Amino acid sequence: MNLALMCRNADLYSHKRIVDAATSRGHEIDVVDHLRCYINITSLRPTVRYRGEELPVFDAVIPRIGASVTFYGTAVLRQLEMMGVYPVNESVAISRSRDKLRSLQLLARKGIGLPVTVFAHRTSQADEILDMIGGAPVIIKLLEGTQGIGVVLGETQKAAESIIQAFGGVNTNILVQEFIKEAGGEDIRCIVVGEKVVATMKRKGKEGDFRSNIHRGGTAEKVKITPQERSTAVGAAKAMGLNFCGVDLLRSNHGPVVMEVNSSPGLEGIERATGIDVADKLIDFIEKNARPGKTKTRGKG
Ligand SMILES: Nc1ncnc2c1ncn2[C@@H]1O[C@H](COP(=O)(O)OP(=O)(O)OP(=O)(O)O)[C@@H](O)[C@H]1O
Ligand SMILES: [Mg+2]
Ligand SMILES: [Mg+2]
Repeated sequence: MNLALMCRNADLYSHKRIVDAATSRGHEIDVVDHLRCYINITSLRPTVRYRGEELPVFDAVIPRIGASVTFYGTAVLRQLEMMGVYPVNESVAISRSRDKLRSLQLLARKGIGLPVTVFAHRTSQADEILDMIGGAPVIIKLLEGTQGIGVVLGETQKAAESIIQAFGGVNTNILVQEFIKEAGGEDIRCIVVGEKVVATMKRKGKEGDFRSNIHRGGTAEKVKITPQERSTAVGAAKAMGLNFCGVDLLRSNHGPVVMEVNSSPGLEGIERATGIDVADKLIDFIEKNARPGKTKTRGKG
């Protein structure tokens, strides 16, 4: 097949692995930097120009769009979809997964286990927000946080109220969430390909940190998950419309709860922790599923 890997940096571990996996299965794969693409809006003849040439109609595209360039990256991907290219993850699904509020609403609608969560624009009534959660301790998150920055634990009612008010003072959108204490600073990353969980790891925070992020000094090891955790991860991927993603779960007293779904999961941590060739499983999925124009929306919305 003739494949495209849409990414900004071809030297990242994940991207090198995807290129290697495709090549060793006998495919051609071009790396396309979406920020260097020009989108040609012409009636009935969508094209993308890249490095002075028109991009061909690839058999499939693997989008790896960073959170900071979602807007332009998904526009380029949408254009490829309009040309009939099969996307592993389609543009609308990536956009929806980037919006935490929209994601949680979609997951809730499908009955996926979630931490009790309240979104607030106005934060003057901090006590009311805390009442809705069931009181402190709570987790307070900035809507646009990443890598564990912007995730704060409000241990007591007083502390939680001041944190909520402080964020209100600088006019940022926040969500307030039930603190899953019993998770013990650990979360489970499930890599979903198609309708299967292909690899799972447990991430543990640095001693004394409730956040399990590797970027915050956490560690990872492989882990076995329960059938309920497996169906939660697959259900979350399906609700988001993502064929390839990382679903992060917490083990709560009321069963597995989904924290977030990542449409460009990193491969380094998971492949090192589990020894599983995730990139190969991704290419295998593409071989079995890529068809011209096979998307839910064909770039229509
Ligand atoms: N409700 C919660 N209860 C217990 N621990 C939580 C809760 N929410 C988050 N955490 C811990 O904090 C960590 C960071 O939170 P989260 O994943 O929501 O934000 P982020 O890591 O900044 O976002 P991203 O993963 O997109 O970079 C999680 O991995 C988890 O270990
Ligand atoms: Mg996040
Ligand atoms: Mg996270």
